[in-house]
Amino acid sequence: MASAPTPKIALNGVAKSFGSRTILNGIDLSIEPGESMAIIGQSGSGKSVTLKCILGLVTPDRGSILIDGENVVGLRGRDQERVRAKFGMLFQGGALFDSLPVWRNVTFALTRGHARNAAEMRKIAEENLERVGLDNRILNLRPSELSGGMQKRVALARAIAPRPEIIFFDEPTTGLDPIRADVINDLIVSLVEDLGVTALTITHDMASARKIAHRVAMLYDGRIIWRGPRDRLYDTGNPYVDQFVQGKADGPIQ
Ligand SMILES: Nc1ncnc2c1ncn2[C@@H]1O[C@H](COP(=O)(O)OP(=O)(O)OP(=O)(O)O)[C@@H](O)[C@H]1O
Repeated sequence: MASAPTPKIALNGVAKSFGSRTILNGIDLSIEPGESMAIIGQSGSGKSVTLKCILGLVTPDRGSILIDGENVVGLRGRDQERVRAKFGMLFQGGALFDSLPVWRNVTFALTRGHARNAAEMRKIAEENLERVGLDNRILNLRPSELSGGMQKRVALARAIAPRPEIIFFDEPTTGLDPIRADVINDLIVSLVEDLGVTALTITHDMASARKIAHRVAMLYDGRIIWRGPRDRLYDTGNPYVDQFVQGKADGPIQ
C-alpha cells in the first residue's frame, strides 16, 4: 500500500496563551502539498496568532508544527532561515515600502535590501508584475501612486517573486470593494495553480475563502471546530459554522 504523502504543513496540538488568556487550545490542522486551505473565524479568534506560530514569530507553549515533516518550533538562526526561505507572504494591507519604487518592492526578498544587478532585478520585477496583470509602466512608480487594487497586485507579485513553496495570505481582500476583491481572489487561484504552491489564507471574507481554498477550517474557542471542502461550508450541520458563515447575530456564538 502506498504511504500517504507527507503534509506540507501539519499542526499538532498547538497551544498558546498570553498571560492567563488562552488563545489557541490545541490546534490540529494538516495541509497537503499543492493544497489551498483557508482558516476562518471571528476577529480575535487567533487566526493571526496561528499564522505567527507557523512563521516562527510566536513560539507555541505546546504542540508541534511540521513543515515537510520537520518540526520547526523553536528553530533559530540558519535553520529558521532555511525554513523561512520556503515561505512567501501577502501581508494584510500589502505592507509595501513607499520609499522604494515598485520594482524594488517586488524584488525585495531576492535582494534582501542589498544592491544586486539592477537590470536583472527590473526584469524579474517585470515578469512577476505581468503574472499579476500589471505592465512595466508602473515599475518606477511609488506604491502610493497606485490604486488599492494595484497595490495588492504588487504585493502579490512580491510574494511570488522568490517562488516560495508555501504562500500565506493574510486577509487578502481587506480594503477592496467586492469586485476588486473578486479579481484578487481569481488571481490568487490562478497563481496557486500555475505555481503549484501550497497556500494558507486567513480571512473572515466568506466569498474569498470559498473561492481561494480547496478546504476551509473554522477556528473557534482556541480549536478547529470544523474543517471540510469549501462546497460544504454552507451545509456543515454545525451551528457555530452556520452562524458565522451566515453572519447572524443569533446563535451559539455570542
Ligand atoms: N503578543 C500578544 N500579546 C498578548 N495578546 C496577544 C498577542 N498577540 C495576539 N494577542 C491576542 O490574541 C487574540 C487573538 O488575536 P489574533 O490577532 O490572532 O486574532 P485574529 O483571529 O487574527 O483577529 P482579526 O480577524 O481581527 O485579525 C486577541 O485577543 C489578541 O489581543
